Amino acid sequence: MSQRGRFITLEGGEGVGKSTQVRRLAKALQARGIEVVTTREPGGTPGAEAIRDLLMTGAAGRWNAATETLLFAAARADHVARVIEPALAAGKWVICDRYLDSTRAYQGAAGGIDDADIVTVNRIGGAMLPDRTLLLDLPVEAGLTRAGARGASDRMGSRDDTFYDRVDAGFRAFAAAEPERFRTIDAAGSPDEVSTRLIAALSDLL
Ligand SMILES: Nc1ncnc2c1ncn2[C@@H]1O[C@H](COP(=O)(O)OP(=O)(O)OP(=O)(O)O)[C@@H](O)[C@H]1O
Ligand SMILES: Cc1cn([C@H]2C[C@H](O)[C@@H](COP(=O)(O)O)O2)c(=O)[nH]c1=O
Repeated sequence: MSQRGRFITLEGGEGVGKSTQVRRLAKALQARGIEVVTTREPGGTPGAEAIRDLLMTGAAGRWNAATETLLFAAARADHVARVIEPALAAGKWVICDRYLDSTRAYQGAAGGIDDADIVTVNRIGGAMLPDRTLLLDLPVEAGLTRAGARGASDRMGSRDDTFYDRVDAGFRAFAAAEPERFRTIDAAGSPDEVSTRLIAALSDLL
């Protein structure tokens, strides 16, 4: 039987470079002979992508924070059962663009939903904790500028700046509370420089 794979998540606010670095990290790990599955949240399965469409489109007030929490958790339950857990069991590494900590930061720290309740509803959905969470750290304004330059924003990317400040504070607090799981990575500088920092933050797992 193959050894269980590693579950790596990339987290952080809007536009900090997560999707860019998921792709680069996958290439770097594959070059080391590791089988890698890249995926994202919300999404990663047909059902979870359908839930993503519900979450990302429409008016800001379409869902409240509680409804969002349940929708993200439902999408995650499908994603974990159909993609993440089978890949890990097959010995592959899974690199996921956002995961549970995004719900804790966006719907919890910024949206007001109790952190323990978020953890409970996700546990019901089978969500396990990652082996390593790489938190990309960039000033909120710089991330929003990068995201803005990339193109039109969606429903989740259209909150006011104070919301994203609370998201940022939430992520920082989670990283401080769980130093074994989290590594905070400076996301400023070139994509190459950030990639080098990310690989270094996985060295103990390689
Ligand atoms: N190190 C970097 N320096 C400058 N620009 C970058 C860097 N990394 C990514 N970008 C650019 O910033 C924009 C946002 O990057 P990306 O989509 O990877 O971020 P993200 O964290 O996944 O964003 P979101 O959370 O909004 O989906 C893209 O246009 C990307 O090309
Ligand atoms: C998983 C997750 C995501 N969100 C938010 C964060 C972003 O604004 C969008 C996802 O967009 P991306 O371009 O794919 O990063 O959704 C959230 O609020 N809660 C979550 O659990």
